[in-house]
Amino acid sequence: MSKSTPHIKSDNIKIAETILLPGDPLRAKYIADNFLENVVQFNGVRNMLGFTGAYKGKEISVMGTGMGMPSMGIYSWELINVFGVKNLIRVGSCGALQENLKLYDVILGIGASTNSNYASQYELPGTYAPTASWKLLEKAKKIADEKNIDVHIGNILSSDIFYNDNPDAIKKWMNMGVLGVEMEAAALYMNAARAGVNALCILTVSDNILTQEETTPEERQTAFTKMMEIALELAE
Ligand SMILES: O=P(O)(O)O[C@H]1O[C@H](CO)[C@@H](O)[C@H]1O
Ligand SMILES: O=c1cc[nH]c(=O)[nH]1
Repeated sequence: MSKSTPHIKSDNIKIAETILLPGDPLRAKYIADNFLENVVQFNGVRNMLGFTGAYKGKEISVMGTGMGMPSMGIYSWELINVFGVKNLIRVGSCGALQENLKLYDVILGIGASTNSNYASQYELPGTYAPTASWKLLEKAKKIADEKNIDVHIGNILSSDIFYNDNPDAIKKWMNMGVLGVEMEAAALYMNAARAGVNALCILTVSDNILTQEETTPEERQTAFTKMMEIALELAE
């Protein structure tokens, strides 16, 4: 029987156990068009494009998640709990929060701090620390080393706010050594942890909040190849 949810209608097309998740659905299409073989589109609901294909002979899927934790929360929950996805790798852009980070540098998010209330649903008697799966993180670092790609590994910030009214808020996260700001990883890490599956967030620096350098929307869609090459090699 064909599985479907309010947001993913796969029409019997298989979603692989390993999936790459860019925020931008056009980045998902770019990855499918340029890196995968035997590609079939499994989702088009709300134009949140999703594809399954093969990378170096291994089955892998790629799908957009939209922006922000509510959107990531929906798609990753459905992929895990309805479609049985086991390895979820976000491939996103971020704003760098440390001066040593340059445009196009790659970050592996070992933990995702957040200003979101997403964890409140679990009614934990304390503060939860959303983290990447060691299995994926360790493998990603090995792949990066083999490809001679430098990666920064550390804490990232998943923020609910892109345009913050308080200019000092981000400085407090910088003071804690947080490497970059994006908007989805914490929800992904929590959904994966709750279901006992694996997640990792790989980011490419698209702008630096301190130096004001930035990339163009076209570059954000296509020019993040180092991150994509690491993520694609995670297919099992
Ligand atoms: O490039 P993506 O994956 O969309 O990620 C970042 O870009 C968007 C903001 O411009 C947010 O989704 C943020 O997390
Ligand atoms: O969430 C994001 C993504 C890219 N750059 C930012 O400053 N914030």
